[in-house]
Amino acid sequence: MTAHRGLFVTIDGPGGAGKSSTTRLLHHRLTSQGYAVHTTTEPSHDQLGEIARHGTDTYSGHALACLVAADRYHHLATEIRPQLAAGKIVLCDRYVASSYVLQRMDGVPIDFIEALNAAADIPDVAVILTVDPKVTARRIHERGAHSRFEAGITTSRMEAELYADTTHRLTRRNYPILAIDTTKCATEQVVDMIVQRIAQLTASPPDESHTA
Ligand SMILES: Nc1ncnc2c1ncn2[C@@H]1O[C@H](COP(=O)(O)OP(=O)(O)OP(=O)(O)O)[C@@H](O)[C@H]1O
Ligand SMILES: Cc1cn([C@H]2C[C@H](O)[C@@H](COP(=O)(O)O)O2)c(=O)[nH]c1=O
Repeated sequence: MTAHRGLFVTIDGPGGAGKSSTTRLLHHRLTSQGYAVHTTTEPSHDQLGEIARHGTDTYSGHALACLVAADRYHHLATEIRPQLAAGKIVLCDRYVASSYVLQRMDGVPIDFIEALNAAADIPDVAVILTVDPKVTARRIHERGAHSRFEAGITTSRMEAELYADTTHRLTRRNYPILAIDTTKCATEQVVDMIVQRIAQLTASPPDESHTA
């Protein structure tokens, strides 16, 4: 039961919103339903991506914006598009929305970020997890920060505001945004909502021979 067409699903949201937890459970759920799934992340696990992921204390501003964008285009060309062409559902933990938010937190003008990402493929579903910044700050405190972008309640508030703005900007660029508030919503319920959207998109079109 793996004859679904390829589908590109991205998962973004503030640090601690639950992107990785959601992506893991979504992969498990879709696989157990018979879908062929390829899960990936940005920055990618290729050389450029590893430099970006582990280099956020060395690279910042325009340099980091270019680094993550270069990794994104290479990732699309060498991993995401080939997996989609093979009919897989590609789940990507972080994508363009993360750049709209994190690179702006780093002082890069939005026009530069939009131009840099303008040729990136538009996903079939662009999930944006939203969450009360007090909750993300607490989750990050309990789990431990992954980077300088996760520095407490002030950065969590800034991130939440920028994600709200990013949702409008990407909607204007035809990104099919699925916004899900995870403040009081368990990962299982978040995954239910995404699976429902994927099921709608992978449902077979009506058989034209039955229509007049
Ligand atoms: N919906 C949820 N409800 C309650 N806790 C959650 C939820 N989603 C994630 N968590 C918890 O919050 C913490 C952060 O989750 P996770 O690492 O998935 O977030 P993330 O968005 O990927 O973070 P980062 O951007 O830092 O990588 C973890 O301890 C996780 O168990
Ligand atoms: C996609 C993307 C990533 N980054 C940076 C932000 C973080 O330092 C890492 C990702 O790590 P996490 O465990 O997923 O939080 O990469 C960035 O600056 N811009 C981007 O677009």
